[in-house]
Amino acid sequence: ACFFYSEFIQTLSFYSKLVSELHAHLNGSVSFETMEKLIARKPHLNIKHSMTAIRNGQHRTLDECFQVFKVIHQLVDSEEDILMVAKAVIQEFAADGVKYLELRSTPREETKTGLSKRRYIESAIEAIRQCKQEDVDIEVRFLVAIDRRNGPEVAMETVKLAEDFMLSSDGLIVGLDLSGDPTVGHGKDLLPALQRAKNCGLKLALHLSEIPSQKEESELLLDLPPDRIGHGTFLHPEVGGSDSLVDKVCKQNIPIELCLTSNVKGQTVPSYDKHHFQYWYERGHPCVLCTDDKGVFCTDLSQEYQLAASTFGLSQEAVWHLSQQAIQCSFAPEAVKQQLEQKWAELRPRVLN
Ligand SMILES: CC(C)=CCNc1ncnc2c1ncn2[C@@H]1O[C@H](COP(=O)(O)O)[C@@H](O)[C@H]1O
Ligand SMILES: [Zn+2]
Repeated sequence: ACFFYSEFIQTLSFYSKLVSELHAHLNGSVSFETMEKLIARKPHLNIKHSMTAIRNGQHRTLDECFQVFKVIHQLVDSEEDILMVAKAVIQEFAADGVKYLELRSTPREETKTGLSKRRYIESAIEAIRQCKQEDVDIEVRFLVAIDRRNGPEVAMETVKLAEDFMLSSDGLIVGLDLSGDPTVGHGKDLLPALQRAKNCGLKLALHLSEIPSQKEESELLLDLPPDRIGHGTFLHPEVGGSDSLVDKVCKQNIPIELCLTSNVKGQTVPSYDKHHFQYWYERGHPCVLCTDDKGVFCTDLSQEYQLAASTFGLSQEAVWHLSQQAIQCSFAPEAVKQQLEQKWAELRPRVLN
């Protein structure tokens, strides 16, 4: 069939309205509107919006990006803030057509927030519950995040907390994330905590090889193995990774979460057409498009799908397949995956001709 490009984009935006988001950091996902509210609530901090978001065409070094999170954390530091921010983020993803969302966030030290880590997680869970009560059309699950900067003891403490919640949150907490500034700390120190999490049934989504020269760490982490990889930007030999790393990922069939805008704006990838999506997609490896930090990077998930489609010339069929594949990569229980598959199947004839 032959159709005009504008028609293509129209159709595309229609069916990219049926997507799953698997890699979204809560505090990186705060929208412009919510940020305005937070800034107005805390005028004494003297924070300007330009300090919390990286607009189109702008780039920052990785280090500068992590400074942005410090600013946002000053704005989001109470139970009330977390509840408000989490509800808004869930509603925004739903409005963008996300039907299944895995949100992740790092409970911070009580000394920094006046809020215990337990209350932090409870506030996020409360937001998920309230959205469900208000019939927001989206399934949400939560991953507790470990900031690698804080070392092995804090990591272990976080795992124990996540374990408790896994048993008491009606299945809302499904796993663990490892994130934070990749230049700080070493993954090998965190192996006991991650291993423990895995043994008790928490799923692992680990940021891996986000920067070059983490080969040794990635080898170790891939032997766990994780259930999903975040970024994996420097795993393949063409960018300084290795065949051994690629083999481990492929043999264990570990899905990769790919965040185009985040990587280009954070300058770990030089341009969209050089994004490693291409490498993994061509091999038929499970790839999931994600936003990472939709607030900080001024994007949303349908925009990421459009970007991938236009950059790599993906057909409608291919975009549909990508969006459907994400369901099986999620940490949702089988019953939820089946419901999502059914939703996709029902809409398919209306979208693809
Ligand atoms: C700098 C850059 C290009 C960011 C994108 N890549 C990232 N890499 C590693 N950790 C991240 C990234 N984006 C967000 N995070 C983690 O998520 C936190 C913010 O969300 P939250 O407070 O956990 O709710 C950050 O402090 C950081 O620990
Ligand atoms: Zn991330």
